[in-house]
Amino acid sequence: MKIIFLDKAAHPFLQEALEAAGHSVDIYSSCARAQVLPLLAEYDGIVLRSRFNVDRELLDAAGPRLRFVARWGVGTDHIDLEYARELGVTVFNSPEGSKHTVAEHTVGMMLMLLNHLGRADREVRAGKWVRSQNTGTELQYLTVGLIGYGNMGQMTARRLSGFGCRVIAHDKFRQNYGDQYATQASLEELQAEADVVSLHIFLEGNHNYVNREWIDRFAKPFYLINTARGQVVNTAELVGAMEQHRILGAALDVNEYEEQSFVKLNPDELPGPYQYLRRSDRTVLTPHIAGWSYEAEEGHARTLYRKITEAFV
Ligand SMILES: NC(=O)c1ccc[n+]([C@@H]2O[C@H](COP(=O)([O-])OP(=O)(O)OC[C@H]3O[C@@H](n4cnc5c(N)ncnc54)[C@H](O)[C@@H]3O)[C@@H](O)[C@H]2O)c1
Ligand SMILES: O=C(O)[C@H](O)COP(=O)(O)O
Repeated sequence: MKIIFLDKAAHPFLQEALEAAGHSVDIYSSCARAQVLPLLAEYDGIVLRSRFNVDRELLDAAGPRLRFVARWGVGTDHIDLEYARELGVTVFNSPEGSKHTVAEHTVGMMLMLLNHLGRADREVRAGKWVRSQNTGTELQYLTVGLIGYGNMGQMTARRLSGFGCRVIAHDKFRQNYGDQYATQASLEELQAEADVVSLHIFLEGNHNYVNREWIDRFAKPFYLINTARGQVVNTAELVGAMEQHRILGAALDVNEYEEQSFVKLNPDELPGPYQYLRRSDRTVLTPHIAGWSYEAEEGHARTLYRKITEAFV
């Protein structure tokens, strides 16, 4: 097969293994989309992270030779899955690669929020020695509610099991998913009991999932963690709820204003709610790195190699 990489592979295994198996690999990791589109028709497979949307235009440009799109990573919200299916193009992703690091990042964010680690660090660096206002809250006495109990939710529950907290999970599309790490819960039960809520749902059908009405259905003020997708949370409504202490703190690896070109945006020009998140000492913000670890890159490479070769050899 002839395979084109549209993103730089962060681990060499996939390219090396494909070539060793007799396939050819071309790397176009820095070309603009307009330059790449005319090349696609001569390839059987595309490997990419999220540099380009795999939309109708791109799939049509690739044409009938294309057999697969391998998403190096997890989220497929930038891929027109339905059109790919229609065309008979198989789409692979590799949650096996990053599920451990996402879970660790999630738990890390919880610990940061509950123990004010970000703020305390900033204060000490600024020469302040504030102790009583930085008193922590122990995870072991809390109920953590996971929303979405797929790869990331399940791994997070496992990591939490050592902390002694109660873990409940709500998943809208799964049945009988409770296990030794988390108790299955309805959304209503989770909203009645959770002290910490961590989002692990995909974007499709979940734009604005966290909105003011949803937040107000919680019995107690809670901490929110989002490592899923930024547009799952309505930031303005999150900020409103934080101002009224309905949400005690928020740890966001992803945010609503994030775009593929986020690095090109001027953060100072983003809307007011984003500026609130930047200013608040009750937030922890990371630049969409929950799924990024050295180990995850190798995991993505090995997972995709297995999936591609199982399907096409
Ligand atoms: N921040 C990062 O770096 C990073 C890394 C990897 C994945 N992610 C995100 O995490 C998401 C989850 O990944 P995954 O591999 O666990 O996906 P998954 O498909 O295995 O699990 C998602 C689960 O959410 C459930 N779900 C969907 N909508 C729901 C809703 N409204 N209410 C309750 N449950 C719902 C689904 O039934 C599914 O079981 C990805 O789609 C991606 O957006 C982020
Ligand atoms: O879905 C994922 O794998 C993560 O969100 C990382 O996405 P990226 O590979 O597009 O940075």
